[in-house]
Amino acid sequence: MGNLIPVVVALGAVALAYTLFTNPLSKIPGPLSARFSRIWMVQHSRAGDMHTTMIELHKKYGKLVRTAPNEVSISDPAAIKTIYGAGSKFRKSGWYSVWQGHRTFDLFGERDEKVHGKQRRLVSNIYSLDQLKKMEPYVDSTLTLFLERLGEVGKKGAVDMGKWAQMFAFDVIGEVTFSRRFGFLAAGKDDGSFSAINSALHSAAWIGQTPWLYWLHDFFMPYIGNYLGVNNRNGSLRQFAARECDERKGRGSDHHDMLRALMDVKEQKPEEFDDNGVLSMAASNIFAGSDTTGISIGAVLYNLCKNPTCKEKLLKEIGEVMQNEGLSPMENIPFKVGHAMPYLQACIYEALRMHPAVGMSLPRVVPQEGFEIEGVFLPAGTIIGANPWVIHRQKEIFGEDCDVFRPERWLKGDRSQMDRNFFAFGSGSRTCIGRNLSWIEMTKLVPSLLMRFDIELAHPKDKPEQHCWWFVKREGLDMKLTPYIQKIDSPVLA
Ligand code: HEM
Repeated sequence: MGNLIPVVVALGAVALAYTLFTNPLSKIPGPLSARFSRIWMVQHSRAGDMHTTMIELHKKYGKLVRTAPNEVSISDPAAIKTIYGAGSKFRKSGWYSVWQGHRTFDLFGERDEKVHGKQRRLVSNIYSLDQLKKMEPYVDSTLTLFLERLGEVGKKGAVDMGKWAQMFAFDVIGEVTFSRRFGFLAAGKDDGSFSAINSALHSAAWIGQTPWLYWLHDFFMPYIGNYLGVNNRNGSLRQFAARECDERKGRGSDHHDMLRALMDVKEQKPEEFDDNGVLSMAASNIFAGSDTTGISIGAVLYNLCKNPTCKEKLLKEIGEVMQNEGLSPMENIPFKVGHAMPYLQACIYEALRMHPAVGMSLPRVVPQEGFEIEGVFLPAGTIIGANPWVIHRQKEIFGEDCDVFRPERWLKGDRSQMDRNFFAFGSGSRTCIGRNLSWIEMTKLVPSLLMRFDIELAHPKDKPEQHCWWFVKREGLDMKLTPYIQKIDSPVLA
């Protein structure tokens, strides 16, 4: 035993010397502990502060930050095209395997670009703007219920807008996908799914940093149970999706919802798209499309409340549009009308720039030939990624005042650079497939809500708490709602 100690010490010294001096990543600055193990990543992913921590680290160290022995975070917008652009050879890292699990059809988690490309082509038309515009009546019916319910609960006191926006987004997804809401708005609460999803997100965020742990846990799960909680995403909402798919198989449908469109693809291409594919897409609508949209709606409303001048400007635009279009405050704004409102659109872009729903790096693997960036050669297999929160705070792209909410930046001058680097929905071949749906929802909800109610933060001096477990959620977004009908000085009714 005594003879082993010097051997272990010597091996340790060699490993340390390699990590500190010879490893090609040793030139890249970053937190000291991140050079030796992935514990730094695990700690911050668990703590839920990755979005703000990475902004600070890039301010301190520059365009490259080493976040683990073989992982680098980048803030260089020029590299985004190479890493994420169409035809990129940088595939998704093992982090995503934790989300994919054993599913063979999983657009978000699939790491083989060829398989992904084939699968995405099967369904992409369903998510095109032209197809999704046909879903507007489904969004409208849920929006009408949302506004009615806010009128009722708003009378009793402050409304947790983060939670109500989340319930709206879930019910819309239920309606457009299955022609059936989850019933959260009607009940004024969820069925326990939100905390199950939160716990799945929390565990996946950090376990994804050590995927081997997930697969070990997966192997032992029949004996130890779902100890890490990652698979909680297979809870009541996935069962809801599975039940709806099963029922639909039996009876078909005259509803032109997304499930019907997915089943049409299955009928046309049964070899490539089977029942698993249908369920996977229907369930991913729920998991990828609800929290994200709820968070983004919350971000628009929060920033408008925090910046009353912007809110007034938007109200003026809404008032003019209502007059020109002959709309009553009791109607919902049609998407076509909202889409043509420049200030509204600028407010949505700016809120998603300030608060992108995803707050962690979108990790990719350096391909066989390696990758040179900022004079450093990254060997094949290095994990590299950009965090939307970091990219959106780049002064050379978004301006010196990029820490401030200023929708006007999207309206004046050439915005092509900002558009190219708008990273809230990712980029390239793996960009968000549901972006159009969430844009329809936001474009309709924000002005329709502001036409009916004056909104204010209930506790303007408090900073709402945020935690980043992949998604960055704001807690306690309490707002006071005053129906305009009670206000004689309403800017929209003036
Ligand atoms: C404001 C709302 C939304 C935001 C901010 C958002 C954000 C994102 C981001 C950042 C990605 C890229 C992830 C990566 O590269 O790792 C992504 C992918 C994805 N999103 Fe969204 N999303 C939103 C709404 C939706 C909706 C409404 C749906 C479905 C109805 C959806 C379904 C998906 C799917 C399936 C993927 C994987 C796409 C692929 O790899 O081919 N998302 N989303």
